[in-house]
Amino acid sequence: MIDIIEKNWEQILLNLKEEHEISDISFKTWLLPLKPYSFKNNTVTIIVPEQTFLAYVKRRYSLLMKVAISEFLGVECEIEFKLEDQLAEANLSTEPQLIEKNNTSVSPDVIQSANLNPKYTFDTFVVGSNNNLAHAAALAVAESPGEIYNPLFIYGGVGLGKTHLMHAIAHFILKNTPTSKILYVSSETFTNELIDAIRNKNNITTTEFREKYRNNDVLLIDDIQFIIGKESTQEEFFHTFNTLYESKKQIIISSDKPPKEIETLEERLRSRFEWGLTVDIQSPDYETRMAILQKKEELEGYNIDNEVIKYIATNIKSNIRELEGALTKIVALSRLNKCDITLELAEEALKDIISPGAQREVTPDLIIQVVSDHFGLAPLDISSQKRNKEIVYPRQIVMYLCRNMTATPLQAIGRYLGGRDHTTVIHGADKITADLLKDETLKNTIEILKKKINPQ
Ligand SMILES: Nc1ncnc2c1ncn2[C@@H]1O[C@H](COP(=O)(O)OP(=O)(O)OP(=O)(O)O)[C@@H](O)[C@H]1O
Repeated sequence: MIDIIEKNWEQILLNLKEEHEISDISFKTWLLPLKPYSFKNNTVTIIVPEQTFLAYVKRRYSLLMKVAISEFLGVECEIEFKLEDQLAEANLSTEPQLIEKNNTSVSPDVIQSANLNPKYTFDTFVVGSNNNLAHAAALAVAESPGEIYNPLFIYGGVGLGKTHLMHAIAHFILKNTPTSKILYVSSETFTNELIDAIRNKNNITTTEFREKYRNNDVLLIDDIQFIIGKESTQEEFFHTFNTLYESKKQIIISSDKPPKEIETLEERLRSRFEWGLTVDIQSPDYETRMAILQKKEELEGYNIDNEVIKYIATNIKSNIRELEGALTKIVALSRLNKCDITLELAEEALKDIISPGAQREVTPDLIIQVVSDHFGLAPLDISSQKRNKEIVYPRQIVMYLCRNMTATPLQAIGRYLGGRDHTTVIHGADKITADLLKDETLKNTIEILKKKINPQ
């Protein structure tokens, strides 16, 4: 009987996918890696390749699989899932064709009010050996919010995809349940709004603050390390966490370190963070870097010689934000100079970033990249001639940070910022210095930006 199952495995999986409208991403992550191993006493043993998700696959797919196989064989059978290393290797290859289904789109208003970046979805996230566990955990949470891994704690170094993955979970949930109440915030926003509420600034009261954060089906808090050390914020977050957790609402947290390594985290919060699942994202290997660059190329509609892509992937290793920034810079330079993208152009464009053996240097480019990311702008907006408030303020922050964190001369800072005069740079930086004396939330933002730019 196992022969028949093996031979028709692809079809069984596809039937199951279609019948239950399982998305491509769930299909690829959970079902494709499964392999039938044996059939004894009416029980089909199926191999699951990954320990962390054995319980999840059992819980979510046992019944569906049992029905699919029983229907296919015409006999009622039981299912058991086992880990690969508990059994001999099953030599099966399954590469079913994927079928695109279930493409309901969520309204841009909903996406905006949840604070989500429309580009950060599972579809645009490249899965590699550095992030496959985090990706699978994120998908499990997206499929069963509040049920299985609560909280989900994602940690990893700067610019490795934590925010992207968090947004992907939120998009997935909204697509399946458009009425879900979802809120994504950075811990900086949480802190700043709490400060405002306590001071009753901007007409927010503490009751409204609590309402906003506790009345959600899914709350995502990014970069939790930044609320650490602020007692009142930890206290408030502790209560927010409890309220959500007790009503089985999903909490997703990201940080640069695992809970046990965050020194100033109160014990009661640390233990709560460890109630669910903690997963990490590492730096991408060469293949993943190549795949990310190729994905970006495809999404942006670029057509770049593979040698150039290889050059970037070989030389920029630790941070995906920098990897993407390098590609953007090369494209911008070729457009500006109206020339082709060649290896020579890439070498010229990246010479400041790629200095062999050098520490990660703080450059105006890096500052522009981090600040624009932080404010949800494109780096080109910062150096553009646009004068709207949403851009002018981050641009002045860039001026301030360039003056404080680099030795770049004022004229050169002006050039990085679209050919501005050095007096404009002085004015911008001075404005931020003056505001810092009276604006606590700005102080907080600058502190966070500095840590993002220079994590040591
Ligand atoms: N696996 C991936 N596939 C495609 N793009 C990725 C991937 N990982 C990261 N990126 C891209 O890299 C950039 C930085 O990612 P992101 O902001 O999610 O990092 P982060 O870990 O949250 O950083 P930070 O610690 O600064 O908050 C984003 O543009 C994101 O889309």
